[in-house]
Amino acid sequence: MSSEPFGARLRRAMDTRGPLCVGIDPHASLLTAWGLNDDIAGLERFTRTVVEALADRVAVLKPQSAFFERFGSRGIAVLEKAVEEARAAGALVLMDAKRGDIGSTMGAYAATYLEKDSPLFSDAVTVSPYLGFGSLRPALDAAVLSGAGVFVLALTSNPEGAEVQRATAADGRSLAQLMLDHMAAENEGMTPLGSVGAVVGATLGDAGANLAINGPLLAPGIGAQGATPADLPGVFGASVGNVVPSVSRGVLSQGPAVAGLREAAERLTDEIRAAVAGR
Ligand SMILES: O=C(O)c1cc(=O)[nH]c(=O)n1[C@@H]1O[C@H](COP(=O)(O)O)[C@@H](O)[C@H]1O
Repeated sequence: MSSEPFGARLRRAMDTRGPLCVGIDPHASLLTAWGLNDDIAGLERFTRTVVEALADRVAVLKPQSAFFERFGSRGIAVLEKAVEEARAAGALVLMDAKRGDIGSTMGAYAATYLEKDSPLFSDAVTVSPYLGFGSLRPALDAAVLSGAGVFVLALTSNPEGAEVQRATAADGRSLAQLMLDHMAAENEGMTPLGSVGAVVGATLGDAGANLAINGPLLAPGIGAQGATPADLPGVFGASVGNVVPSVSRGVLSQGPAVAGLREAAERLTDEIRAAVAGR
């Protein structure tokens, strides 16, 4: 039996909980600021607190795998538990792993994050298409089978991204637009929303690209990287209703109190809803 597609599940979560995604990025500096040690116990406590505070109210939680991988297998065990608990509390989990490799290796990444019996199975995963969009095929196919999503880097929030992503492809389109057009083809005919998302930074000012991919648009960059919810309509234009703004440090810095984390997420959700509605 096939699962309900990710795009449909995400649309519902965005409509009921609001579109905010909170990133779980246990930076060493945040552990210290929370009065925790930069060790496995600190990581475990930090992660548990964020999940407890937010998994029952935000649409998406996005653990950044690198911050867990740096502790080795014990860090991965914390990550596995967080994914399970966050999903059980009703959040969609977007694993931020930004994987990208030749197709045969991409198959192993797909088995890791997108096959239902895997310990790290997540609702969606971030991937890089800059080995060629076709290299992502094993992940795209696995996601269809398991009802999961794939978020593909298009125009990243960091200033260095432009030299690659704005470069001109052989047919005259920018590389980012080429990737966005591939995503649109994957999502064609899907309602209410396709399951292949694009990552487009909220920091860009104006995306300068056609973002009508009939899929979600993950927008990191609000808070620590300088963007605000008010920037979203300018960056995303007519596609702003499909934007999932993602904030990590801007929320996490308000811990360790559960109330502080919840207030930060609620305030951002209100600001995002107002910006999207054009108020
Ligand atoms: O895929 C991402 O989430 C991502 C893409 C991008 O273009 N820029 C970007 O900052 N991110 C991630 O989003 C998070 C941003 O964190 P803050 O700047 O603390 O909100 C980090 O986990 C980044 O790895």
